[in-house]
Amino acid sequence: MCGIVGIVGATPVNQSIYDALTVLQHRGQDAAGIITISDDNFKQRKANGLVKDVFDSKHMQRLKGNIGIGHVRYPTAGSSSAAEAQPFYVNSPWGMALAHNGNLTNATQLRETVAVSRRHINTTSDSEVLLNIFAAELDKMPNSNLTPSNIFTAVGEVHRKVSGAYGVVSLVIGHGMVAFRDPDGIRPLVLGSRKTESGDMEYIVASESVGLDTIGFEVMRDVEPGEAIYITEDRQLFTKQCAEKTSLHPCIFEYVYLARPDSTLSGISVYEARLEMGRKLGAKIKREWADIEIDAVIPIPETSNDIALEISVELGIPYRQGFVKNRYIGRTFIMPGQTQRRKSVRRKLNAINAEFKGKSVLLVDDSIVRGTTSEQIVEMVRDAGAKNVYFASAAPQVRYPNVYGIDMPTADELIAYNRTDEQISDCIGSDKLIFQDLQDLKDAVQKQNPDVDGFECSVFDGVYVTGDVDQHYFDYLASLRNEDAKVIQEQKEELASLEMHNES
Ligand SMILES: O=P(O)(O)OC[C@H]1O[C@H](OP(=O)(O)OP(=O)(O)O)[C@H](O)[C@@H]1O
Ligand SMILES: NC(=O)CC[C@H](N)C(=O)O
Ligand SMILES: [Mg+2]
Repeated sequence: MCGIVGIVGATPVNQSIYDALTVLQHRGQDAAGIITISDDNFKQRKANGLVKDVFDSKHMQRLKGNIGIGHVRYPTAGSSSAAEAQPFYVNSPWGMALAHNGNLTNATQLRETVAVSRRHINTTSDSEVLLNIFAAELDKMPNSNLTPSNIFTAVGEVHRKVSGAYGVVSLVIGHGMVAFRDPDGIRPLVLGSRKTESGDMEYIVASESVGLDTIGFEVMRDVEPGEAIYITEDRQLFTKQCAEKTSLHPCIFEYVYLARPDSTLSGISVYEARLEMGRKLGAKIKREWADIEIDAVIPIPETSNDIALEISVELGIPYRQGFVKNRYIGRTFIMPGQTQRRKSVRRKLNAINAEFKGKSVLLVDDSIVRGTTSEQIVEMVRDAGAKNVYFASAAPQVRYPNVYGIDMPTADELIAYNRTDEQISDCIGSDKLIFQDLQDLKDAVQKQNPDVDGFECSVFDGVYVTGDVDQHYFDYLASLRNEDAKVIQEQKEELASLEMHNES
């Protein structure tokens, strides 16, 4: 779940892309990048780090042009080396750049086909593979000047060849911006527009609606699964459904944790969905824990705040803010490597002793994945003198790997894998633990949009909507992505990294 944005404007887009990336920062903290087109050339700046650290004013000045794309990265394939920061670009045909949110499930096979078409891939990133597949398809088009129809045909071929999850924004020099979304609509993508003071229309495509409204764009609609959006450099908008078969199966984890609460994705407000998760879980606690006395409902900041509030209302028990969050530490779950994640929980959250001393508390989190947060929080709360520590998770047990853009490729790193609820509770040190039921979670999210065909819930039920994920693939991922291999690979790649045309 990276954050992507692309803008075709009537005036320079550098600042708007930068601003959009700052509000999409929660989707990726590892690296950031922007590519613009100026005088039929790319201007690029990308590096590891947060948006505010990657772009100095000198970079911003050089990122000229009225059309550009940006990316904030949370690595889920390849390594977290600077060479794999996005957007990627290729010189041919025309000069193309691409930023990708998601993860491909057939990147390894695709690499071979790319090699056959005599294109070179420089990194281990699946997104660079995706760019080359798209570039190879555009290269097959007969006209020296691409038509919208050529572009849509190429996107159709990409859909046929590529499997997995992808929200994409891309640039073709001399032509415009092309955006498209995977045929199952797993990753989100939103289209918007704004009118300049002189009456010119400008267009934007971004991962979340919050990337639009905070910079003065209005949401037009979601990009449909399989659909492509082409906006020419002179801001003509073309759209077409390019996939043969589509369904809308948004990733349910976007609503649980990934997206910002002030976003609306696939017609569903993330905030409203979280409130409903709280109501459903509150009702379950009421049913199943009728004999348990709780003095306060306490969220584990920040994502679970809204959920805990509704649980407190449902139970008629006070909501208390028992933790102070250090606003200068990012999200721990999307940090690379377990050591960093573990260290960051303590630095990020601190208990207010008065809220815990001698009390029976219900701690609420949106999810328990590796248990990194919950284990340390329960310990902290006990140290603060809590009498009883109960724990509620607004998501069900996470027992299966994710292959669509969340970095959890192996089951054995998940605390719920092969464990009963009692065993999980023992591991995190709580007195009692309760999980949301999957059906309740689905109902909570679907409530606002009954037209959704279903949700991509694989981390909870092991059902992978693209249909090409099996044990063989998991074994392959495990061999590729165990933590040690990752560190070694990163070191190697850092040495070999080519920072081509980067504005340093
Ligand atoms: O079981 P774990 O592996 O620890 O993962 C789950 C935790 O990680 C996330 O918090 P995070 O700190 O990333 O972000 P937040 O501030 O948005 O809650 C999530 O909200 C849970 O608290
Ligand atoms: N989380 C994402 O969307 C990651 C995109 C891409 N797979 C990468 O690792 O860079
Ligand atoms: Mg959290």
